[in-house]
Amino acid sequence: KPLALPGAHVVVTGGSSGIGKCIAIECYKQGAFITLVARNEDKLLQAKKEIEKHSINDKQVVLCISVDVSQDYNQVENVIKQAQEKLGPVDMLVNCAGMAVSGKFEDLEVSTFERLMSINYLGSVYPSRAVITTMKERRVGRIVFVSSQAGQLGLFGFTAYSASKFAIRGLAEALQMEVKPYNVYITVAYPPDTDTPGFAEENRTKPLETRLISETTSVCKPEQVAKQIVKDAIVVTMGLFRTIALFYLGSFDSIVRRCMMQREKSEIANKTA
Ligand SMILES: NC(=O)C1=CN([C@@H]2O[C@H](COP(=O)(O)OP(=O)(O)OC[C@H]3O[C@@H](n4cnc5c(N)ncnc54)[C@H](OP(=O)(O)O)[C@@H]3O)[C@@H](O)[C@H]2O)C=CC1
Ligand SMILES: CCCCCCCCCCCCCCCC(=O)[C@@H](N)CO
Repeated sequence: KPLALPGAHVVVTGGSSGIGKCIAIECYKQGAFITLVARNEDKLLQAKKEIEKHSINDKQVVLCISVDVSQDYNQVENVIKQAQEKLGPVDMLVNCAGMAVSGKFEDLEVSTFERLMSINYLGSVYPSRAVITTMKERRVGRIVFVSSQAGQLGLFGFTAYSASKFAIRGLAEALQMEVKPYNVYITVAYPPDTDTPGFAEENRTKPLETRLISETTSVCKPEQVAKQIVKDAIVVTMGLFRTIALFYLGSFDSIVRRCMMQREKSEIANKTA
């Protein structure tokens, strides 16, 4: 049941920096082929070089693709197609491209709400939408969403950011119910503050309250966060809340399975008729 990473094709959006880069390194160390997706080409090439130092055999490849995952769905679909032509169907997609902006509600530009929703939410929808059909057909696949602790708790200064990270959770849970009968598994990570270039950037404009709240917990290393995310994606286990919801979800899953079998039966009937 665990996904075998050796030889697998892993796509990491936001793979040129911070947590995403560490996730790519972690998968590469376990024998995966990697596609890095981000906008800046220099950062992509830098990351590729760094990742390649960790190779475990001479067949492994790191492919770089420069695209904005939040702008145009067709563009995202095209680059995923290119990646699949070069490295085969995607076994695991990690949606890690994202950013944080903090500030009091009335101080944040309205455009910031749109931008964070685009990058953090739609930027996870588009790549996932581009890989899901093939994953369902192959009955193989993992999709990882990187939310945040601020995607479980609404915190001072994060009105725009928290909303975009809560949205990811709704998407992930609904999608999991759809794709479970096809052996595709969805996981969501809720990392705490992590020492990355993105975190340093975010700290330049953090309100005092947000900083004090943030300082009640310690800052994690990206390598450590990445390791946990990859582990959770390979061996999917259940959190406390989902255990409580198990009864409901189980009965909903059987509805989904029943419908799938009905639909397949009628498709066969149509073909033979
Ligand atoms: N660091 C932290 O404290 C925490 C981070 N997170 C989440 O983890 C994820 C990664 O964060 P972190 O490692 O700190 O971030 P970084 O800023 O270090 O890295 C972000 C990566 O995403 C890419 N990216 C950003 N926007 C786009 C876009 N529109 N299209 C394609 N690629 C894009 C960047 O490359 P480029 O700019 O070249 O496109 C870069 O590779 C984010 O979703 C963040 O919200 C969650 C909890 C805590
Ligand atoms: C069961 C619930 C656990 C309770 C933990 C309480 C933690 C409060 C402090 C959280 C600080 C904010 C984290 C946001 C990180 C983030 O996403 C940005 N750094 C992105 O760059």
